[in-house]
Amino acid sequence: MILELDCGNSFIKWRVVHDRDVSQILAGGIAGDDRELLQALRERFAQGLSFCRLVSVRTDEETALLVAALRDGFAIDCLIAAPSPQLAGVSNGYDEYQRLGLDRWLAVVGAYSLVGRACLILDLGTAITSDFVERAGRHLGGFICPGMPLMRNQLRTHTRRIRYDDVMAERAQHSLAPGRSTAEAVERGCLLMLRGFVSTQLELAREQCGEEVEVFLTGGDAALVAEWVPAARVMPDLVFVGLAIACPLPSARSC
Ligand SMILES: Nc1ncnc2c1ncn2[C@@H]1O[C@H](COP(=O)(O)OP(=O)(O)OP(=O)(O)O)[C@@H](O)[C@H]1O
Ligand SMILES: CC(C)(CO)[C@@H](O)C(=O)NCCC(=O)O
Ligand SMILES: [K+]
Repeated sequence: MILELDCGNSFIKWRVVHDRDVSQILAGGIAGDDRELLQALRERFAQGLSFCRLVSVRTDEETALLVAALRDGFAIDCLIAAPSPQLAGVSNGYDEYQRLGLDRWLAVVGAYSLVGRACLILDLGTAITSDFVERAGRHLGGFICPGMPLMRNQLRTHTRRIRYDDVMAERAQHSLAPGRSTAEAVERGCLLMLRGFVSTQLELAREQCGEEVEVFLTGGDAALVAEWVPAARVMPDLVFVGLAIACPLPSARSC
C-alpha cells in the first residue's frame, strides 16, 4: 500500500492507495498535524505500507521531521516532490521555477494531464491560488490571495466585536442576502469577495487561453464556489494526480 500526502499550510491531506492499482483508494483523511496523521495511520495501517510519496509547502525542516517519523513508525521511505521547469508536457511559468508552490505545480500538471488543453486551476485552501495553462501546456502564472480562513481570522483578530463560532459561520453561508448578524455580514461579505475573484479569473482565463478553458476546483473550500462555475470539475484529489506523475513508483523511476 502506498501512502500519499499533501502537506498544506493548515492541514495534511492523506490517502492510502493500492500498490498495483493506484486508482484504488483504500482510505484517506485530513489531519491537523503530524501527530494526528501518525495516529490515524497507526490505527489502520500499522503494517503494510510499502512506500510514501509526498508534496509539502511547509519548511524543509518540518517536512524532514515528518519523513523521519514515518521512517521510524512505519519503516517506509518517502519520495518528496521537487520543483522542475517542465513536467509531463507542462512548462513552469515562474521566472524562478523553484519558487512556484509545489501544490500549485502538481495541481497544474495533474489538470493538464487529464485534459491536454487549456486549464484554469483554482485551489481554495488557507490561501486561494489560481493558475493558467494554455493549450500547448505553457503555464502562464497565476494569482495568490487569502482564503476564507485567513479572511475571517484577520477580521476577528483586528477587531474587538467580530466574534462568532463555526456553527454560526456555517449557518450564515446558506444565503448571500445582506447580513443581519455579524456572522452573516462577515461570512457573506467574504463569500462575495470570493465570488468576485472567481468571476474575474474566469474572464482572465478566456482572455489568456481562449474560450475552451477547462476549469478545475480543488482545496478544502472548493464547494463554496462550485455553484458559480457549473462547468467546473470539482476535484479534491487534483494534487494527488500530479503527485503520481512527479513521483512515480520506485520501480518506474525515482522522483
Ligand atoms: N474536513 C475538513 N477539515 C478541515 N478543513 C476542511 C474540511 N473540509 C473542508 N475544509 C475547509 O478547507 C479549508 C482548508 O483547505 P485545505 O485543506 O485545502 O487547506 P491547506 O492545504 O491547509 O491550505 P493551503 O492549500 O493553502 O496550504 C478550510 O477553510 C476548511 O473550511
Ligand atoms: C500559495 C500557497 C501557500 C498555497 O498553498 C503555496 O503554493 C505556496 O507556499 N507557494 C509559494 C509561493 C508561490 O507559489 O509563489
Ligand atoms: K493547496
